[in-house]
Amino acid sequence: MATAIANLPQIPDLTTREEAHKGAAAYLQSRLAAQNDAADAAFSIPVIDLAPSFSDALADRQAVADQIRKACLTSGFFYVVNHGVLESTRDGILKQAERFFANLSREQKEKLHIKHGNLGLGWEPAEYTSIAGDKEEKEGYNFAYEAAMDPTGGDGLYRNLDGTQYNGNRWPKKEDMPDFYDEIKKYYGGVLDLARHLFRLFALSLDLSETYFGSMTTHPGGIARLLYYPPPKHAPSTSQLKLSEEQIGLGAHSDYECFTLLLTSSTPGLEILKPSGKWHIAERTPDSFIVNVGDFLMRWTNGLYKSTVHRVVNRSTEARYSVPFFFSVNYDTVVETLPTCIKEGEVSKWKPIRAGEYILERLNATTKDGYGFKANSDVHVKEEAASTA
Ligand SMILES: O=C(O)CCC(=O)C(=O)O
Ligand SMILES: [Fe+2]
Repeated sequence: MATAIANLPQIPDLTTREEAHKGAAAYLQSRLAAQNDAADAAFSIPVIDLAPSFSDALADRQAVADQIRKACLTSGFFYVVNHGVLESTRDGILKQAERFFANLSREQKEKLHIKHGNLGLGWEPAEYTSIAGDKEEKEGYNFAYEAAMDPTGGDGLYRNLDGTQYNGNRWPKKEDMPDFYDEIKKYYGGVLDLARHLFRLFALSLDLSETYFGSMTTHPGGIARLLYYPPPKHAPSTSQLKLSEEQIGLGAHSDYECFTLLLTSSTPGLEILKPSGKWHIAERTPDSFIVNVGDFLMRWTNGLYKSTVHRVVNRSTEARYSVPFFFSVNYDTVVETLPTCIKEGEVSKWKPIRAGEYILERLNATTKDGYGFKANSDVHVKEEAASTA
């Protein structure tokens, strides 16, 4: 089957910016246009019990890794249970999300606005960004790795998306949100531990040594978001495919990083694109995280692991909260095809890319003029005209 994925590498010498903007858009369009009804039969989102993955016996860990591989080859999505992140920690972060959006005044939020920095960190009002050009209802608060939140303490070598050492986080004032940072830190530490554990399983699933990704995740990229999806004025029914403007929470997209760990409140909303082009409404599995492969892992595995398109539509009459955590290798790592994912005679479908540079360009693509959160279009347009003249 010829798809735009197969075509991407044939576009010669794409810059990182071109690949993050045009290449990613072409991939999205190719997935949205797919109509492979037959492949829906193999599409499932399994619930994977992680308990045996904490066993001392390699065979137990490998058995879990094999289940992960199967999911990544098909839907690219799976649930994990018995993952080790405490219920109090998960409830805690969802409470902070509710508190952040309900209790902070517009003025307090404005001070944290993502427009004050170039990394997309802080408060993200609905109208400021769009992941695929739709009008979106979501409101967000984004924060990134800092060594103080890393249970290992980090290695002191953190580099942000733009290559600087500055973490860029914009925290509310302590007096405005007492305990907020402590709750975030507790949650962030929990999902970071889980992400590193999962990465060892991903390595086993790809016939690599279990510690293969260890040295690349010593100061990992990990943006997390608190997301709020208000109940729509006119809630769409589950059978309604065409959505009006105020019904899209977050537009159709694939994630950028290695994989995402998603925690949600009890209100459903995540919809996952099946090979037929129909949307699968993800059920909520109690005490689980939803895990999905991102574009990095897809390119790293030369397309073997699927980075599947998804979107959010709040079809209920209740507010929805979610907390995705996007796990990336250290942003200064160059990602290129894994040795076990390229057979003799095969070529890499993607060129090597530096993680942070690519993710920053994907984030920039969500802003109005595509030039970033702090963008001043006139200046950027002139810069581009000068550089292409
Ligand atoms: O809110 C959700 O359930 C999913 C969010 C998501 O897909 C994202 O932020 O990339
Ligand atoms: Fe996503």
